[in-house]
Amino acid sequence: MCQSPMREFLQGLPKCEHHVHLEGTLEPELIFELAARHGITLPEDPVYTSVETLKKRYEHFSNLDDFLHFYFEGMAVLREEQDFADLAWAYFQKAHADGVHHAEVFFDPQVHESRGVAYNTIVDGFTKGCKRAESELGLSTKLILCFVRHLPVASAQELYDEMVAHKSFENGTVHGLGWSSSEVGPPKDMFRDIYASAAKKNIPLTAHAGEEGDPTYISTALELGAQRIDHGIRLIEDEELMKRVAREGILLTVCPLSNVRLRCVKSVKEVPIRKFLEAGVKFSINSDDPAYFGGYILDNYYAVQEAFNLNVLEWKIIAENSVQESWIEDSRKAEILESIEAHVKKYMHTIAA
Ligand SMILES: Nc1ncnc2[nH]cnc12
Ligand SMILES: [Zn+2]
Repeated sequence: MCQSPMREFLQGLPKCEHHVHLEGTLEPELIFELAARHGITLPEDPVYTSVETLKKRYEHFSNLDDFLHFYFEGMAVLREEQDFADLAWAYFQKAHADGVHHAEVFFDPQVHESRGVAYNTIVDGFTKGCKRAESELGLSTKLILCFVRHLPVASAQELYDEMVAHKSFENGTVHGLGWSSSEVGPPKDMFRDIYASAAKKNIPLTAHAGEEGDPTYISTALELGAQRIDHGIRLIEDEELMKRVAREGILLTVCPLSNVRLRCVKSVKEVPIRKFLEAGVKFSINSDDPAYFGGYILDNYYAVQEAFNLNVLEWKIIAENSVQESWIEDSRKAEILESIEAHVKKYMHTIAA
């Protein structure tokens, strides 16, 4: 296919990804491969007949919980440290090809632990993938441990205590904390005590909010100490809160293709990209669960371009904000900002600004 100059620009634009679940990068091919390797019988459901039937099913999620059912079922094939390392490495290679320079990636230990996988197996495996990405691809990475809302708070507390006991924050293996899974239903503030404790230790905090849930999910997450909001698209329903988010420079990690596949919006045109730009709300564009939603980060960038026809300077703002709000050292930020500047300069004259 002939690349338009804008697509070429977007492909090479230095990116930061802040919202991708490593388990959400588990491609159907790898589900079948790992199941065979470990002698795991996949669920009885006929969608597990073949890679093709599974992929077909992924095209028709009815909502977040319908997707989560398959997401949690699929990740059950991850058992050994090398599975986690291979999964992360496969994602980082794709991200690198898409122009990602820095990636902050989520993982869901509670769900693996509930199947008997040890904390160290998960963290050491993912860390191995991260280290390989840093040394072989020059991609900087951070792991964000996610608590899941569909399991009891006691299980999250146990995991948090385990993380503290392992000194995972102090030794740099876990950089931040997030929460995810079912939104509407569980108490909005279920991780209040954990977040209060983590905030005292200066652990960076984020939270999935305002994906399916109304803006009070966002305000509650902020009240509990979240410094960033994952998704947050329903922020536009609360003018005052939106002003506050803009004023305080709180980053939204927006995932357009995910929002369409999970029917939070009818099409990418409904994702409030233009409204956020106009209101001065900072956001990054991300893939969420690319193996399930039909596209990695660059596909999300392309989809936004197709829907909003942004110009080079608007993309520069998006790219710069995503660097500025990354949880990395200033020196690394400066490096990526410099490459954005050079890239924009190169394309400025070929694509009308
Ligand atoms: N889009 C999403 N929302 C909430 N939890 C998730 N876990 C993985 N993907 C998710
Ligand atoms: Zn997510």
